[in-house]
Amino acid sequence: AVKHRLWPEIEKVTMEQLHYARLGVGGAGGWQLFAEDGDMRMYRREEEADGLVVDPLKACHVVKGVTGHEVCNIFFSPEYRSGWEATLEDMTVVENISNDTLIFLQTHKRIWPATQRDSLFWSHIRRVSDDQDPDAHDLWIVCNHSTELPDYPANTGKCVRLYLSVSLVCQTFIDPPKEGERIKREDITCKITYCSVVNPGGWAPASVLRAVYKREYPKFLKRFTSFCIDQCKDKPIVF
Ligand SMILES: O=S(=O)(CCO)c1ccc(-c2ccc(C3CCCC3)c([C@@H]3C[C@@H]3c3ccccn3)c2)cc1
Repeated sequence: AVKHRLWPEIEKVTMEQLHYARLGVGGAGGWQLFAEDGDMRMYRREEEADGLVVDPLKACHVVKGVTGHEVCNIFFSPEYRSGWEATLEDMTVVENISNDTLIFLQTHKRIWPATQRDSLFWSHIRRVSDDQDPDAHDLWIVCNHSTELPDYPANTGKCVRLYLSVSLVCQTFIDPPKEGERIKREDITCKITYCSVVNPGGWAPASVLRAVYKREYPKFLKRFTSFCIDQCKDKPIVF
């Protein structure tokens, strides 16, 4: 099948995001822990791009009872989004590139005193076999990366267009069940790494943005992972 015009970018960004997600948060990377809740650790780096706060964020979480495939599938699929994305006012799939790649147009709820934002991004889901450790379980990744489309120009309506590059990388670990027993959900653990760089687009006060990030990101990841557990708990396991 002929590859889509965006395919080279999707391939490049997805692999870069996978590499970036695997980098640790220790050492001289400048990551500072800013939120902790149970097994969830959230780190950020304070960075500005032409006076705008674009603090990279990296969150590491460990969730029992769901697989990386199930978690990435929920994060990717439009039909689940209203169930876990509390900051969404509107969401449209504007292009169906393939069964693993969509383009979303989203309007985010206004967060006072910042102007309301919208985002236009491609979203790609992929299973990655771990080349370094073949008997480790597969990784799943979803990448959301801002893009431009002539039919949806930025900053023409009431919203300021924000630019994002986000990845959700999940790895599944299975405690071997007793001889001859089937794997149960309590034998499954999913290690989640969520990375995001959000450029808010138009001006927003640094202090306000940092306060929004500090408040919203922990809520966002907890709400998302709880939704995944609820969605999957009574369903057959999808590896
Ligand atoms: O992971 S995703 O791809 C899931 C698809 O929806 C994604 C997550 C978050 C955003 C996002 C959009 C707007 C804003 C701000 C910027 C100025 C005023 C609103 C924020 C700030 C960081 C705070 C925030 C963090 C988490 C959740 C909501 N709010 C984040 C976009 C996409």
